[in-house]
Amino acid sequence: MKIAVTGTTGQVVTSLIERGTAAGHEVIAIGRPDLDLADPASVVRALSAAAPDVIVSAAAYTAVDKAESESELANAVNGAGPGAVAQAAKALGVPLIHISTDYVFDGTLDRPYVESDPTGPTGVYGASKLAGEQAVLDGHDDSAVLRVAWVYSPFGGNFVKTMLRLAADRDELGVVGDQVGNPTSALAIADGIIKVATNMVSDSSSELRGVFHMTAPGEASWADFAQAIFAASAARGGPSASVRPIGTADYPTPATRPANSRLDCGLIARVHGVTLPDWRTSLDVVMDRLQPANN
Ligand SMILES: NC(=O)C1=CN([C@@H]2O[C@H](COP(=O)(O)OP(=O)(O)OC[C@H]3O[C@@H](n4cnc5c(N)ncnc54)[C@H](O)[C@@H]3O)[C@@H](O)[C@H]2O)C=CC1
Repeated sequence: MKIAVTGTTGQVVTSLIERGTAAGHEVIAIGRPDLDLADPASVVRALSAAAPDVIVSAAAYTAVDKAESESELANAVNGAGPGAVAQAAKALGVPLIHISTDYVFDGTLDRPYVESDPTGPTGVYGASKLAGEQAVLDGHDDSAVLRVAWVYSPFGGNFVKTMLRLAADRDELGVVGDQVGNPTSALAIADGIIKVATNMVSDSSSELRGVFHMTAPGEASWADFAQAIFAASAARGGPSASVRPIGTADYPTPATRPANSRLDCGLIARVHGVTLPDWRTSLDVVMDRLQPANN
């Protein structure tokens, strides 16, 4: 398969290049300046020139807090941008896989969210991503929106790397304990994307299209996640700190985050045969990459 992916440096993009290439696919990563999601014409032009079998829309404005003061840019990149990607996929007549987020929900439900639950983003980033989902679904029937969450990887900036950096010179860290979600490795996300892409390229049935939740099984609070990171790090001779769970109210941020970010992934398991590895298993894989010298 020839896979075109938006972005060149993100966690999911880099993981898709690695996992896709290893699986024998050609992965063409296209980002700024050739493809700028804030410039729809550049999106259509760059994707058309790549002539792929499938398009993966993984690039996004991901600065959740900064989005509160840059709503125009966030909406252009995350809302209108994916609409241009859908336009390109439609013109090429190829399937589109668009990556979205748990932050489309308000987090007040007391169980994991299913795809049909009402959305209700609590911040600019979530609202912009929801607009992007809609633009994709309205723009191109041959699309799958995959909602992922709490993404970490050996690449780019993420929670795992932040915790390891802070533990290098702190013995104790206060970490939010009252938000729960599904920590998910971008490498596992890449494998899931490749399976969904393979299914969509070979089978045009409508049940393979639409919105799907795709996160790792098992749930954690940020404090639980931090504890697991430090246990894994200590086992590899790396830095660790003791974790003091704190409340969201004790860690104010510009953007409000959902208290319950858990996503039910039953649909993608049934329809696409995709079940990601448990989050603790994937965390070990990433920790082996981040701390290879200590293995
Ligand atoms: N990081 C996370 O915890 C979560 C991420 N997601 C979604 O997963 C997807 C992938 O996220 P990550 O890989 O973690 O993001 P990332 O922040 O690591 O990478 C984002 C990529 O988008 C590119 N980009 C930003 N603005 C652009 C523009 N105007 N034109 C072209 N490219 C642009 C960046 O250069 C970078 O390559 C995104 O759609 C994001 O919204 C969903 C839930 C959680």
